[in-house]
Amino acid sequence: MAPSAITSDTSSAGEAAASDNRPRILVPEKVSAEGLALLHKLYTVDTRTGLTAEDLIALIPSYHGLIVRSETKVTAAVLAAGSKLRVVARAGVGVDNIDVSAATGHGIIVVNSPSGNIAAAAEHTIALLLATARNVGRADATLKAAKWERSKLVGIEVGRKTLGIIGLGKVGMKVARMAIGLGMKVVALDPYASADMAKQAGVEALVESLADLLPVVDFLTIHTPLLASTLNLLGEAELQKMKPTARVLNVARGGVYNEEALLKALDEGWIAGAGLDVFTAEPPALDSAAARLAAHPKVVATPHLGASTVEAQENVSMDVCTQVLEILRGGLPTAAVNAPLIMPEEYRRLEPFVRLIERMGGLYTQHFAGGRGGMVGGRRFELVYHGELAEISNTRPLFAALVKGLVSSISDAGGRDVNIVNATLIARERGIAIDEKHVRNDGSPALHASLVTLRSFEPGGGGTGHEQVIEGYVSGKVIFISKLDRFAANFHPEGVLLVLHNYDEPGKIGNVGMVLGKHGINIKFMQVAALNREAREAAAAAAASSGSVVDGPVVDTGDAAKEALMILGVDGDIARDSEVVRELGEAEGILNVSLVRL
Ligand SMILES: NC(=O)C1=CN([C@@H]2O[C@H](COP(=O)(O)OP(=O)(O)OC[C@H]3O[C@@H](n4cnc5c(N)ncnc54)[C@H](O)[C@@H]3O)[C@@H](O)[C@H]2O)C=CC1
Ligand SMILES: O=C(O)C(=O)COP(=O)(O)O
Repeated sequence: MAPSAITSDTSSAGEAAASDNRPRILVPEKVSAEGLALLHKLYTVDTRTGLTAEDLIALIPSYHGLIVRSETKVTAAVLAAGSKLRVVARAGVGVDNIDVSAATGHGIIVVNSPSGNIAAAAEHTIALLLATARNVGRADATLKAAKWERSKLVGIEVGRKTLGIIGLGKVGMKVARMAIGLGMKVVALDPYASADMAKQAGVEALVESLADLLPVVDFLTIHTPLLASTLNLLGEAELQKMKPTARVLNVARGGVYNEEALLKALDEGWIAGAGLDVFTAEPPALDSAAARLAAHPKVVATPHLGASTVEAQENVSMDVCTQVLEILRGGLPTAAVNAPLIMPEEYRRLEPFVRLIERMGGLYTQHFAGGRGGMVGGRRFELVYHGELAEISNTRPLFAALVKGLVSSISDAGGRDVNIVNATLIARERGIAIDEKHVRNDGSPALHASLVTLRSFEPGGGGTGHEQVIEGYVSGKVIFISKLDRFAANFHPEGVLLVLHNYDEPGKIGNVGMVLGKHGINIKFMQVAALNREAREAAAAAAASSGSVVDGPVVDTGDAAKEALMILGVDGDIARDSEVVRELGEAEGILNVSLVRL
């Protein structure tokens, strides 16, 4: 179907901006304005509700981000059609409506809000618990139909009753605390839950099987995700084990209770009632088991309202929009479903190294490979983490930063930004191989608490060919390059840099200053990086034996030990093929010039 059938509530600002070339974000469901406001400044945000599956596939190719709740099915076909898509954000917890593995395959980050709506979901569970205990739904419906049926609507109290919780995660634990507050006894089943945490929350027992749980509970509530292992977890056999007075609740996902079995259990009196917020199809298809459950007199039903509070919607919207903002401008997500979780503390620690390594990659491509992608693709790199950094096990952001730095200055980068999910894919596509090494303590005196070394080898050289090295460190939050090839440096890798390989002789600085001055280029900083100790010794040894050749772009030094790098930070931009770069390259004693934009 053509997208003309779309009912759109796009804001006029969004429509106006649709023609611009800023990244675009599609929001096919009602997502709270608080978070979306963060995105309007940088991106075009189109809120378009009422899309069919076909509409979504037709629209998605022009979007970089997609923000959904539980109604939109983000299928493999949608993800395949999303050629520009970099992030799918779930403004909520459950991601069972998103094909996460297909997203990973396409290098698309999936993020969610792991806890923005859990209080709302837990409170709604308690609302259904009390509503099923006191027949609130039927009482309201009959009274609205002008019937006064007090004697038919006698309920039960929840105090001193036993609540069984399957899935003692974030929502389950909150429900446990609230139920204990209502005077209930709580027993739980969750093979992955911590017995200590359960005990601290006041849970009386963490049982090991459904058989231990089902016969003893007066109320049962489920708070697991919908997984292959939780689909139809409660079928006929299980429901038959329950007390005939028991009531069951579902604020997790339709399908955890088998709906046909639940209907039978209610009809045949195996259990007394149910409080249901979620169904296998939403809204339930006419005459389906889900629809019959919703209409059942022993059921209190709500249309997936667990997260529908003003507060929860603000929370989840802020959570996911903050992440979309970060991801689309190259930052890291805080709750990526298909990438390792980065704790805030770990994030703070890694952030300067992410910047450093990205710049090291950029420096490599532009200094050693002259900005030519062909010289980066097919290369083997070694990224070595020394000292404290070697203790970090989740190095995915650092790996991604290197890939990003290496490819970002290459013009045919494919229009896709590199992120922690697609980095491996992009590296593989370009034939870039990266080995990560952790060197905790190599015995040498450490100048810096953490140091990163990037080494590259000629393709197919098996590490024996010419080796190019960049080394960097972080001091405070400031990043520095301490080694560039055979030269000991100490500069801040930022902005436009001219790296001149020259003979370290008097007059060089003046000549370079004159050329730049002639072209009106202002020098922000200048640094001369001399050969490091090993290189000086190697050069001296080489000179002593043959008096001539040294590795690299230098052909014949005559006096290799006098080589140096002059690193200049300049104001404004300079083209790689500009007159000034040509003149610098031709200046006396200059062996090579590279222009680096970081
Ligand atoms: N109705 C609504 O509007 C809302 C529904 N939810 C749903 O609630 C569910 C739980 O959310 P959270 O507590 O945030 O997730 P969570 O990940 O914190 O907790 C899930 C728990 O289930 C446990 N679990 C997994 N498989 C199990 C099994 N076979 N048996 C027993 N326990 C098992 C896990 O160990 C974990 O402790 C999700 O399905 C989510 O989508 C969440 C928010 C709102
Ligand atoms: O967060 C969840 O898992 C929910 O089920 C909430 O769904 P919703 O965002 O209200 O469609």
